[in-house]
Amino acid sequence: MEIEQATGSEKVVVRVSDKRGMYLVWEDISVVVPNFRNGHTRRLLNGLSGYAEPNRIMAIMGPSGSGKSTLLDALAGRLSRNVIMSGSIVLNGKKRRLEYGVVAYVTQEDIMLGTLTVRETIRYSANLRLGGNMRKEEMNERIEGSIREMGLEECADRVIGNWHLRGISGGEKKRLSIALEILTRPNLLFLDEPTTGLDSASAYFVAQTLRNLAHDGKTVISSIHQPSSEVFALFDHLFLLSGGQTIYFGPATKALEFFALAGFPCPTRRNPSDHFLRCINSDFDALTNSSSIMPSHEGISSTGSLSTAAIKATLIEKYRWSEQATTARARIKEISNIEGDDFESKRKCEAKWWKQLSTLTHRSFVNMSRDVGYYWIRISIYIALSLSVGTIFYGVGSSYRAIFARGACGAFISGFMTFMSIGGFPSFIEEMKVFYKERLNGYYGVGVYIVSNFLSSFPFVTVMSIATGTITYYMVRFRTEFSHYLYICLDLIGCIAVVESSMMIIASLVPNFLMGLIIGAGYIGVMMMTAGYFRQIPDLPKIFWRYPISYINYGAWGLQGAFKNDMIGMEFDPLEPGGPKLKGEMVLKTMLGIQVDVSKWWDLAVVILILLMLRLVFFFILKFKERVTPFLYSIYVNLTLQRIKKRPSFRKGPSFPSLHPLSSQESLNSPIH
Ligand SMILES: Nc1ncnc2c1ncn2[C@@H]1O[C@H](COP(=O)(O)OP(=O)(O)OP(=O)(O)O)[C@@H](O)[C@H]1O
Repeated sequence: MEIEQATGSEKVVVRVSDKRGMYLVWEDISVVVPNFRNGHTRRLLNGLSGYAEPNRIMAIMGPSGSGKSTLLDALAGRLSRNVIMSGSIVLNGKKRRLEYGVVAYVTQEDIMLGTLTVRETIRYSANLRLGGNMRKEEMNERIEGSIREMGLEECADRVIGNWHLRGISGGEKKRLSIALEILTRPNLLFLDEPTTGLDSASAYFVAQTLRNLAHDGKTVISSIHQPSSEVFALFDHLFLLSGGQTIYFGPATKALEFFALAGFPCPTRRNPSDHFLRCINSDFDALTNSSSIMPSHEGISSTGSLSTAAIKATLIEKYRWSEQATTARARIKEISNIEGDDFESKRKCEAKWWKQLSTLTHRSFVNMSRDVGYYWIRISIYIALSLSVGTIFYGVGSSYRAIFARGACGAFISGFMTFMSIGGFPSFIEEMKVFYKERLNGYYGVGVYIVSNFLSSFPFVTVMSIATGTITYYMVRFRTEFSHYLYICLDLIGCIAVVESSMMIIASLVPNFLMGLIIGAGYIGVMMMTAGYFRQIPDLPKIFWRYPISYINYGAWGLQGAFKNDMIGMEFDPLEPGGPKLKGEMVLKTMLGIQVDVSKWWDLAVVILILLMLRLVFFFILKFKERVTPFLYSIYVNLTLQRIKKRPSFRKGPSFPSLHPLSSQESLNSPIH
């Protein structure tokens, strides 16, 4: 280790060139929800400072709503877009902004594809994220090592499970989430309540594993709600929050001492985390009844009750001037000057684009083939409906009445069957969540995803279309030539693929399942209404519905092509017996409002064009979200900060006076997210 001391200046630079690890310092972090309408700006975090270092595991604790997740998100660069953060974050000696998805972060929600097994999930993730030059044996060792490390051997070949599939337990899911994050051996790991919902044994196992990771040179920061004494004892550092303010920050072992000095000694045999939360929540009865403690502070009323605000204020104030705060300040100053590894280099361990493409396509294909909702239920319904259509319109013939029957049958097949694609929506939402979580970085990331998504779904769309096309064609007996049968199948493939693409776009914009489903159903409904089934296209109101909706509507082109395929070259019986036969072309023009001067193959080509356009739109949406949104957001942050920092109500003191060269006023002026 090389230590540089620049005499004559305040700066002490400690180079840790022979040491891997992440030294994270945050100073005077405030997070607010701006509200310009009634002028009240809500403060979620208030001037928090602290540090995290390698070989240590830190717990962020506090009552529900105290800001644990917000602090974790602020440090990991994952704050939602409606909040503004100010303050300074220094990582390995460099003031920097962590971007969404850059650091290893285990979310509260376990986002995975439920149809895959534990081992498959880890393997696909390793193929996507580990360097292309890693040898196969090395990668296998890394995968099996992660399984062992997280104690997942027993469930390695069991499926994860989803809404229709009973899979691994909650604790195993959580351990799998952690295993996925530690695959790349990150030196900095964030976890949002990893033990929530687990039984005490599972919680202990998870916490113990995190401790082992930390003591292997990693920096681990985890929010945790109310750990048991055993779990609490595994943490090295504690950051205790209440209402977005620091109640305590320092060694976990010294927290009880601090509370005792502040007038709230913990009774023997009480779980320390319970005690802290009871104090903060002013669970006064519980506090006094079980411990016979009557804290001696201002804020105790004549009846002996102690207000929540008084206890919090006391603790905050006591901490501000405590020995732990002094030590923390000194350590923050020290760590701010430690220059360690360049964090950026940790991101460059990704597979090549072709490896990503083949892995994603394969994974998506396997997922869809096992997904009851996406494929099996849908194909069953397609077959059942095709058989129904086939029997209802069996041998439709060429009588005068058959003209209307053919129209209704064609409309049902291309309209309703494509509508059924909505059944794949849960699967699309799941896919998008995994995509956003994985964040395939690199120039090709989004493109690779779009192409793989298309390639993997194409075989299923084709099978479903061929099944529908074959049953209906042979039962209804529209025509006898093979080219007509081929057209029906291709038309269905095109229309179903378009609907799936539209659904993917909706899933990327509206990640909420129910909302997305309603919007998806509405979209298909409008497309059906303007496709010519219910009202002929020439009769549609010109503004909006005819131009442009009917022109960008896949359904209109799909149905038009299907009608041409069915009727051109046909002859139908006249209305009155003995009259001349009715030519199919004439029926199309006069009864269905369809022009016949353009070939049906052009109609199919337009459907394919719409499909390609939608895939392009999907690409731009994902790219926009990846690139432009953060940029626009940083402009918004700057402007908002300029406005709110003028308000006296916004500036409040940090949890302890900043000793970092960057003063709190400077840090407020320098948004980092
Ligand atoms: N993006 C946001 N916009 C508005 N308010 C928010 C936002 N994020 C968090 N909050 C609010 O900030 C407060 C702290 O939320 P946070 O999720 O950080 O609490 P927590 O301590 O993690 O709670 P829990 O233990 O229940 O998960 C809550 O009142 C929450 O409603």
